[in-house]
Amino acid sequence: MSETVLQLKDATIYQGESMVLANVNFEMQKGDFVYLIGKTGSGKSSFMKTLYGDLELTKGKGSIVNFNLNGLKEKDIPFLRRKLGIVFQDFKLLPDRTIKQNLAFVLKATGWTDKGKIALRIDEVLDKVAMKTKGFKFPHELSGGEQQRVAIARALLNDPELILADEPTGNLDPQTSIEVMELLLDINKNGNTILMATHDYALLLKYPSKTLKCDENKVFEVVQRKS
Ligand SMILES: Nc1ncnc2c1ncn2[C@@H]1O[C@H](COP(=O)(O)OP(=O)(O)OP(=O)(O)O)[C@@H](O)[C@H]1O
Repeated sequence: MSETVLQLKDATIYQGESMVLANVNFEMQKGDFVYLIGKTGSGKSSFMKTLYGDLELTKGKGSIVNFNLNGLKEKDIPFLRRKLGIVFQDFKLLPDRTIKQNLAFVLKATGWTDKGKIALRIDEVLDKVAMKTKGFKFPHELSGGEQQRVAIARALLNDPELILADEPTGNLDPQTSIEVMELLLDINKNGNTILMATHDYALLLKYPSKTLKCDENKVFEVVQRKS
């Protein structure tokens, strides 16, 4: 039986007073891999921000991983984010700590206290992204692709029900983008649900999947044509 992890009904997304996307209707099921595309300024990041509670949903309905986006309270946002894994273009690793310390920081902030369990979980997620041997390094000692792998490991720490990746390959060269993309697809094959905003059409062509497009304040599904 399919399980809905995200549902938007006639959702309108605003940045301040200005309307970015109108009447969005969209559903994601557990296990899906969905691209969100659209040119610069078309609203991809605003869409993502609404999903992780950074922008308020004031018009239309929305629910994500069993949280109601309507009237979401400030105090609920950390709990929502615990069920989401969020990956950004610029990695957002803490520069003054090693990779393991970065990951431990997140686990401690989300209620983990047992040192043994923390160490084990960190090893598990670093293993998933093939970075187990680099845990002692600082972010600046890693390449962009490696930093993004660590950011993906960080997103996996709390077994998220949905991963939101906003331009995860935006700062990477084409070959590294492919490697990171293959990692995300691997994670998806292992059962994780992923929504990925991108403007990298080469990836879309190479790895076709369900695709949503933001254009002229609307979001619609596009059908990829085989070339
Ligand atoms: N913090 C903000 N305050 C006001 N308007 C904003 C803010 N952030 C974005 N916008 C506006 O909202 C619209 C959508 O921007 P958004 O960043 O969601 O687009 P995007 O598709 O993610 O673009 P990009 O690919 O460049 O990241 C744009 O017109 C932008 O100028």
